[in-house]
Amino acid sequence: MDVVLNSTTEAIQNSTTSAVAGQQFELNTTTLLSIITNLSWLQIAVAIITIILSYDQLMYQIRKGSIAGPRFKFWPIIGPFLESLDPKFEEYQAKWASGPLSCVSIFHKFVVIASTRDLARKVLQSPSYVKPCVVDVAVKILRPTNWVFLDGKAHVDYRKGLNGLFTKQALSVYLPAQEKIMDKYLDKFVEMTKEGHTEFFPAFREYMCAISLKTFCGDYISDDQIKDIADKYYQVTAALELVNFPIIIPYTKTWYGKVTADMAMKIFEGCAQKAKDHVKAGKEPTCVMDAWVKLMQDGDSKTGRKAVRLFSNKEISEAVFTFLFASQDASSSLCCWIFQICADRPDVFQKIREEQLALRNGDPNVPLTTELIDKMHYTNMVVKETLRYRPPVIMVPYVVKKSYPVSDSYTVPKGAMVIPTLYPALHDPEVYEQPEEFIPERWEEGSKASEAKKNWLVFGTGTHVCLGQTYVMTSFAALIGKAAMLVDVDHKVTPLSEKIKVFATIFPKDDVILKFTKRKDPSKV
Ligand code: HEM
Repeated sequence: MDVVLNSTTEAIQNSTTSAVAGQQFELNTTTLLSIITNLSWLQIAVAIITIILSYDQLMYQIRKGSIAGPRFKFWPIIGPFLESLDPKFEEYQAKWASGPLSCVSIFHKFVVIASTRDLARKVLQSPSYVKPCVVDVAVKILRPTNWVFLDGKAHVDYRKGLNGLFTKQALSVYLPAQEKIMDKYLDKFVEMTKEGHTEFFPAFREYMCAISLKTFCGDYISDDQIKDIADKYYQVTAALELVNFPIIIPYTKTWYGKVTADMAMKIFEGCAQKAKDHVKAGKEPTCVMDAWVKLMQDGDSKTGRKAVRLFSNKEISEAVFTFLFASQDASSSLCCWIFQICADRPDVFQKIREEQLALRNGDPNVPLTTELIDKMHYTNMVVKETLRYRPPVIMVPYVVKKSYPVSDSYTVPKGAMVIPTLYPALHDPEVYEQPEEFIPERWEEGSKASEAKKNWLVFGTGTHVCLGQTYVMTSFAALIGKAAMLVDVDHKVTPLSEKIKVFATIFPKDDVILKFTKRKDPSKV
């Protein structure tokens, strides 16, 4: 490197002796060329690497400005890439604690993390500056024509056409089919653990996939197709992790993800046609696809929204795949935590059971309705507290469309990623006393927690707020309520049970080791 610097200095000194500007330029160029041609390949390589490294460090310093973050990029260029391949919850927590705004730079990507409630809300509610960040490969897997990539007015307009699919009224249509799946899987969980405890992470993921697909596609999807998608869906999650190779190379993670997504969308296309035939025949909707086709055809009498064109089977299949994609990981996370929490707290499970039987006058076979679920006061508080205590989505990555003055003293540069974090707001001791304790009663009406609407960021906020939030609350109150009446759940606690694993969303690190036993008399509390 010294050789390079010395020859460059020499060249500069030589060039200043020339009197005429034009001649000087010519001389400089000639000298520079002669220096370069006299350099060895090694010297050129060292010079290029030095320039790239200096540029990377300099850009990091400029973008970082005054916010928290490492003084220098310790690992040049790649930054903390290796750590991000195996993200640790404790490292995220340390980052959030380091300042309201903090940063990292991975390869040349600059990432700003907004950790306070107000900054997180501000980012989520600034659609003119930011839009949801999708990894490059997501466009290939979910397809470029997919509605999730719409922005601004186009997104808002499309969303309006979907909102009607997940209202309470719509959910009441899907409940009978959902209840069958709940019964089937509770039996399956008992059967699976006849011989003893087992890890439930895969079983809960399968259950969530099955219930979502039955809700979205009704009887148009077969059990074998559900099983096929459920078995392979984790490949889509792995392919769409934030840090992944952007080019799809055969037999890599992203390739397997795309193969699974294509297979699922092909199945959904067939289901969409069956839904169209069903609605055309004048029959009542039974699943999301039916309800959507009917909305496209007839419009929404409740909101006054007019009929739009009938979307193609391919368009419907792509959108339904995004429902699965948005719901699968977060719902599986909630499922793991709620069963672990209830098994560890028999008093909580017992109270749910008492409420469920009281509401059904002691008859556990009374079918689910949305009115019944609305009355499940304590059970609903348990679902809400589980979501606060272990929020499945801890951060939502957004990308900055134009320079974004996120605070008085800091502007996020265009092209950077900005990540609002949801977890700190949900563990804020100002609002939730003893935030690390699981206390369903904190959600009683009029309480500090129930009034602090701004802290409730479990489902995000703003134009991209979760489409399925009512669906989540309703279907989980229904599930844990039925489970309390029909089964006993025993949790094998390990040192890792309360440790958090990050795999897109969060899970107990030991994968939840449970045993389900059928209750002898479900009508008894
Ligand atoms: C426990 C379960 C769930 C959690 C915690 C959750 C959370 C979230 C969060 C945090 C966002 C981002 C919001 C934002 O950017 O402000 C989101 C978006 C979304 N969620 Fe959920 N979600 C869950 C389940 C579901 C389900 C079951 C569905 C579908 C039926 C769904 C559909 C969506 C969709 C479509 C979006 C994107 C909306 C848009 O871009 O307009 N989610 N969800």
